[in-house]
Amino acid sequence: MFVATSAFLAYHVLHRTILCTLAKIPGPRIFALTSWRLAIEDFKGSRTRKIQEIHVKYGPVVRIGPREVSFNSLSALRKIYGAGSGFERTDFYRMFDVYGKENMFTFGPVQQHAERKKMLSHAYSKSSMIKGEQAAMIQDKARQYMQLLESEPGSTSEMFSTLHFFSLDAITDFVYGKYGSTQAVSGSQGDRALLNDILDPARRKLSWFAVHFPAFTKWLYTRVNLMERLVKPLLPMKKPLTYTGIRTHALQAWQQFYREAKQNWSKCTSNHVMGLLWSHHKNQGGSLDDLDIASECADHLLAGIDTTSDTLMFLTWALSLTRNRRFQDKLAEEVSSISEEACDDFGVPTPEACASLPYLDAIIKETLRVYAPLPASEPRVLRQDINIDGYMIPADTVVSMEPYSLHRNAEIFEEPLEFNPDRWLGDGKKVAEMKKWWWAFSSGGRMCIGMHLAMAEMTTLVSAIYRKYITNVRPGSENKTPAITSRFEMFYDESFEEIEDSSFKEIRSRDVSDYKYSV
Ligand code: HEM
Repeated sequence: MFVATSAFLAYHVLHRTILCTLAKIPGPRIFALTSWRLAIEDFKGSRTRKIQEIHVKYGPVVRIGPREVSFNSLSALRKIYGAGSGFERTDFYRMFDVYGKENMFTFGPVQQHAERKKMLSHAYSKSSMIKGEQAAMIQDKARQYMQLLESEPGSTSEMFSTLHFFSLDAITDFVYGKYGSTQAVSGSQGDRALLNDILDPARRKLSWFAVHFPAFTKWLYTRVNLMERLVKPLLPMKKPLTYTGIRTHALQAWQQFYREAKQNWSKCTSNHVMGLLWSHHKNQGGSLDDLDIASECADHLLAGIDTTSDTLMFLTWALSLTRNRRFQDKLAEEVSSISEEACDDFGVPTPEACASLPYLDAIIKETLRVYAPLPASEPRVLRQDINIDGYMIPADTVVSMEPYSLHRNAEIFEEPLEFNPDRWLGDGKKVAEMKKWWWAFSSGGRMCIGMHLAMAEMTTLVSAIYRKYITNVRPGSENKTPAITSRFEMFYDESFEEIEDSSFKEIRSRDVSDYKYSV
């Protein structure tokens, strides 16, 4: 028995490290031998940084698991994530199913995904975001945010929360209309409380268990009564779980709309994602069931909160650092040049007026380069063999690339760790090359559908803020970096040694320079 086990293990080691097709790919041996080695990095919250370290050491193609390869080249980017590549999302994404149902984000097969995306692409187009109803909605949310800064001066030191309120209010309005639109910015304590469960750091641990032990994790959380009490010490995250409140809110919005739509469809408002899916369902003879629609909407809601507000938080923080004051000043000059006619009574510009400001665009690009809110690898599989960057990749091998590594290539981005928006306005040839490597919203068929919504929210709010205020890092916090949570990991500015809690900034009125909000 011992001999047989040893022989089996020896063959296993030999096969993974020498005999199999992937054995030619460079990388640390231990990662090739067992997928648990990368799982340890996931647990420590250092996966993305570790993969970058491996790329720096071994080159643009590295093996990071027995059947997993990471790339960091433009040729691989086109092959894996280019339009029509045929690559599918892996099962990793199933942890984002909502109410037990797949949605656009979690579908594997290309066809199934494309059909769903087609239903919604128009609603998310750039023209819909900068003109008409949705543009007015975004401008209105930005106005409410500016009013909040005035009516709750203490809130200026809580940018992390207030920016979450802003993105929550915008996405709930966009997805659910009056049926689920929240009023967190304008003061609803119940709506503000929806964000509480995402602040719990245990959500990183829960993600790890959900990916590495999916069945066990599901089993743990579905226990009731005595068993629930018995398994309590084993739970990776205490209840309520991440987004529990938000998911419940989303389901209630859907149920209210569904009741009305069934009774009298013609009286329902349908200028929102939920209404669009429902009318599609009615016209196509019921291709979606109730939970399909509820799951799709909830996924867009969840995708549209942290991404936008985390980016806004890093952007305002980076501009608040003393060493970056020159960038803030240039931005202020640009946004101050927006004409009064393009602004509402409160001085908040239209999304259209903010959509073509080159310096603001450079600042957002640079923020998303250095502080991408989704910096980790995006795993994909192909159901047939393929050659990528000179290596034969067998069918069903997991391949991935990460914005984090692409954005830190020192050959493309000089001093890659430095926040420098001016790099996007320099030599045209260099800028064109940088744009090819810039991958914050992914690419191809699976590219972020919410990009134009996020851009309209960010450009409008940032313009409104810097037309009126100067932002500074609060005294005592100059050497601290804010941090965000993304999947299993925390991300922050690595040139800082200390991590700050969320209250890091002070904000000063541009017009009354000696006035300070209380912080
Ligand atoms: C700064 C803001 C945002 C960034 C940087 C961002 C980034 C991304 C990235 C990188 C992906 C691909 C992820 C992967 O394949 O692993 C993605 C997909 C997606 N994003 Fe965003 N996102 C942002 C805002 C939004 C917003 C506001 C929404 C609102 C609905 C949204 C909805 C989605 C959806 C539904 C997908 C899946 C698309 C598909 O599979 O075709 N995102 N996003």
